[in-house]
Order: sequence, then C-alpha cells, then structure tokens
Amino acid sequence: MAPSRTKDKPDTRADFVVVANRLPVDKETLADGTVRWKQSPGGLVTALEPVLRSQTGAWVGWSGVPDAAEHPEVDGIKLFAVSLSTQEIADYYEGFSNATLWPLYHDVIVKPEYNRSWWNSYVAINRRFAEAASEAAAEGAVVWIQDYQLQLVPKMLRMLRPDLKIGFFLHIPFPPVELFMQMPWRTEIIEGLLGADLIGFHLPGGAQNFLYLARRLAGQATSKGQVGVRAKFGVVQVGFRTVRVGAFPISIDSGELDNRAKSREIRKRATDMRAELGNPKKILLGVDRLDYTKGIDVRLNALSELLEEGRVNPDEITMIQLATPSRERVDSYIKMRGDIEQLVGNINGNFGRVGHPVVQYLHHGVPRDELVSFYVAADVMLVTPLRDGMNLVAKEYVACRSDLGGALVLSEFTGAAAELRQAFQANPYDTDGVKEAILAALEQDPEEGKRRMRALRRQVLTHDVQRWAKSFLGALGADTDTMPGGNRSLDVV
Ligand SMILES: O=P(O)(O)OC[C@H]1O[C@H](O[C@H]2O[C@H](CO)[C@@H](O)[C@H](O)[C@H]2O)[C@H](O)[C@@H](O)[C@@H]1O
Ligand SMILES: Cc1cn([C@@H]2O[C@H](COP(=O)(O)OP(=O)(O)O)[C@@H](O)[C@H]2O)c(=O)[nH]c1=O
Repeated sequence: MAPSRTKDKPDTRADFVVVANRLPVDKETLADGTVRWKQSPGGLVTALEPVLRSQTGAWVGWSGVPDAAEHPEVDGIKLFAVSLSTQEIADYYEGFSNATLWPLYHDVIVKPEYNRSWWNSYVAINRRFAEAASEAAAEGAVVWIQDYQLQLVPKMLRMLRPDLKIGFFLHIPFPPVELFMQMPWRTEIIEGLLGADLIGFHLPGGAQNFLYLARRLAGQATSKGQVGVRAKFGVVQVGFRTVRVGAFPISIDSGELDNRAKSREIRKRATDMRAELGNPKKILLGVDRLDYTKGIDVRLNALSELLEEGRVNPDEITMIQLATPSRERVDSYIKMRGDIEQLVGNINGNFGRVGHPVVQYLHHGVPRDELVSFYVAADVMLVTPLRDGMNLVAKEYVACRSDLGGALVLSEFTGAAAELRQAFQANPYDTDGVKEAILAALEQDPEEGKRRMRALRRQVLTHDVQRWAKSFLGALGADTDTMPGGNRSLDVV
C-alpha cells in the first residue's frame, strides 16, 4: 500500500463505500516533522484492503491520531478522514469501544466498564461517521459498515440517506444473550444495527444470538430456523423493511500470500533466520496484537510447564513471540503487557543460556515480508486466544506453507477453529490440553503433518477474502461482477 499525497477532500462520491473505525493507514509524524502513512494494525484492514483495491470505492475512517483531517490517497482508494479529538479518542475509542464493548463481546475476560459519558461520546462519534458516510456515498450506493465501534451508524445513516443499500459486518464475536443483557444501552445497539439491510457475523452462533435479541429487545418478528454459513439467512421484519442476518467467515488474500511465501527471497530469509537463531531443532511462533484476548499468557504458561517437567528441552527450541502494540492507554492492556513481559523474563531467566534465550519477544510490528519469512520458518504456530472473532494469523500461516511443513496449534475459541479442523485444537482454559497439543505438534509424524497441512490449505486457499466479500455483498444485492476471485481455482498441493 503506497499512500501518495493528501487532499482537502476526495472530489467525487463513490458507488461503494467502506466505513470503518480506522482508515487502512495510520498517520505518523516523525521527529523531524515529516509525515508518513503506514498500514494500520489488525486483521480488519488486512482483509478489507485487497477487497477495496479491487473495486472503485471510498473508505471512511479515522487516521489513528488526534485532530487529523487530511485525506491521504492510497493506491486509488479515496480516503475520507473522520477527525477525533484527544478527549473523543479517550471516551469513544479507548473507553466505550475498547473498555466496554471489546471485553463484553469477548466473554468478559476482563470486566467491562459502563460509563455514561463514554456512551454519550459513542453516540456522537457514530453520528459523525454516519454524516461522513452520507457525504461520501453517491445516490443508491452500497455502504458497508464495519465492526463494533460503529453499531449505531446503520440506523443513523438510513435516516440521513434512505436511498442507500446498507450492510454491516461484525469482526468480533457477538456475545451470548446472558452477557449482552449487561449492557445498559442494549436496546439502542440492537436498534442501531437493525438500520442495515444485511447484518453479517463470522459464525452462525453470533447470528442466532442477534436474532434472539432482536425479538426480545427490539420486539421485532424474526425467523427462528438455524442460520447457515453463507446460506440460510435469518430474517428480521422491521416495519416494511426486511433485514437479513447471516454468517460469513472472513478470510485472507490467500493466493497472494501463497505466491509471496514461495518466492526465492522469502525462502532464503527463512533459512537465514533459522541460522541466526542457532539452527534450533524446532521454532515455535506467536504473532498477535498485544491483547488479553489472544492468550499469549496461555502459551507461555504451557511452554513454561513443559520446560519445568523436562518434556521439552530448552536447548532444542526457540519460541518467537511478535506482539504489536495495541490500545496502549487502556488500563487492562497496560497491566497485561507487564504480565506477559514478566512471563517471558521468567522463562528466559529459568531456562535460557547466554546467547540463547528460549523466548525471543518483540514488542513492535515487523515488515510484511519479514512476517511471511517467520511463517515459513516456524515449525509450530501457536494461536491460543481465549476468544477471537476469526484470527487471520492462523489462516496466514497455512497459506504460507506450500511445502506442507509446519503444524498449527489452535484455540477452540477462535472463529478460525470452525474451518481449520485439522489443526491441533485445544481449549485455552485447559493448560494440560494446551501442553498436549503443543507436544503433539512438536512431535508429529512428518507424513501425518503433510496430510493435515494439505487439508488445511485446501480450506484456506479455496475460501479467500474475495469469496468472503463476494458472498456478503452478493447477499446484500450489490453488483459483484467486477470483483476478482471468490472460489478461485488455486494451486493446492
Ligand atoms: O484498530 P485497533 O483498535 O488497533 O484494533 C485492530 C483491529 O482488531 C480487531 O480485529 C478483528 O478483526 C479481524 C478480521 O475480521 C478478526 O480476525 C479478529 O478476530 C478481530 O479481533 C477489531 O475487530 C478491528 O476493528 C480492529 O481494527
Ligand atoms: C503481529 C503482526 C500482525 N500483523 C497482521 O495483523 C493481522 C492480525 O489479524 P487477526 O485477525 O489475527 O487479529 P486482530 O485483527 O489483530 O485481532 C494479520 O493480518 C497479521 O498478519 C502484521 O501485519 N504485522 C505484525 O507485526
């Protein structure tokens, strides 16, 4: 992605508009005052950027820093920046989005905080996004609203622009009814979402939870049958409008990643990495935003016990944990960072040698090619969230393994677990189960490993992000003829 320049405002309205909390690029001001734009963190941007690149469209979002109203241009995508003040970032983004909704929707792993002034800010900022989307959209356009930060936008936008076709997709889990009922503004949220024509979740369970709440809280008539995957949609009747509810598991640009990982440069870099690490017998890898939902502590605790019990030899393994900074001013994230770094320190203190720490921990992002080289080099990929909407990292690892090497340890509580059945799955709350899964992955028979990886790759390469977008937008009634991919025939070995 190459941002070129900034403008006052993109000059034409678009027929296809993505609205997300973040723009695909974050603004960064260097010490000498130079401004640069870099890819924003997280899977939502990884997934949507190739989709929007293949359509002619616009993206409405925030640039990741306070009071930035420039509109950068990225590879032909028109970007409409929504400006947030420092106080609004604290109340709407760090507060209501990430200290209320995020923990509530992730099984209350930490206690959600219910703060009325945060809610007021959430309402005001959702209105600002709705107004920006309304300005960006041409007559009759398709507007696709993304994620938990913007759940009131569908209704607000419909009131401003009844001519639009409005879709909404939730990238995180939609919680069980008993948990959602904690939310003081629960009815407003359900009614906000019902402004859309189509509401998408990763899994049928989220769609079912939503349908129940639409009946109970908004008093609407709904269908009662099971929702399927990309099929058998639920229906909510809102006056004269019919709102459809479905499950659309998100994915990655698998073909692009598969090709990139096969390149000579990446292969060489992966071999060099192994040598730089002292050619350990096995490399274990974790790749996450530093978030308490990701279960980084789960895998570190399991590894620590395996080392203590002598079931894993510290001289034979290296674990690499990439942990990109995330939501660094939210209390629960500050505490978790300290906990994780202490765990890493304990393992290295107890089992490392000079020049050979057992865990190599990086608290910063790495360039895309470097990340792909890590995937190619890793013998065991550790994905152990306590709860995760999808987890694209698991799919990226599989897409990078055309050599059929490697093994994936995967938490049952990720959206990806529903599709990646041949991974070594474990309940992240069961430390013994996680330890057994890690051992099984480390010790797998190579032929059995190939069989598993072949099956995983068949799933990931035939269910790519283009197929995800096409299935959602097709169900919304948008014209998807111009989109590439969607169940492309790929080189699956
Ligand atoms: O924007 P941030 O606060 O820095 O957070 C980054 C993104 O994190 C979340 O990603 C989710 O979307 C992925 C793609 O669907 C999914 O695989 C993952 O399970 C989710 O956690 C969040 O939902 C995004 O809004 C954030 O941009
Ligand atoms: C550590 C790291 C990650 N990435 C990319 O970020 C996304 C993460 O997506 P996922 O669905 O697994 O989870 P969240 O959205 O964060 O909740 C994935 O595409 C990674 O490749 C990255 O680009 N660089 C990094 O250092």
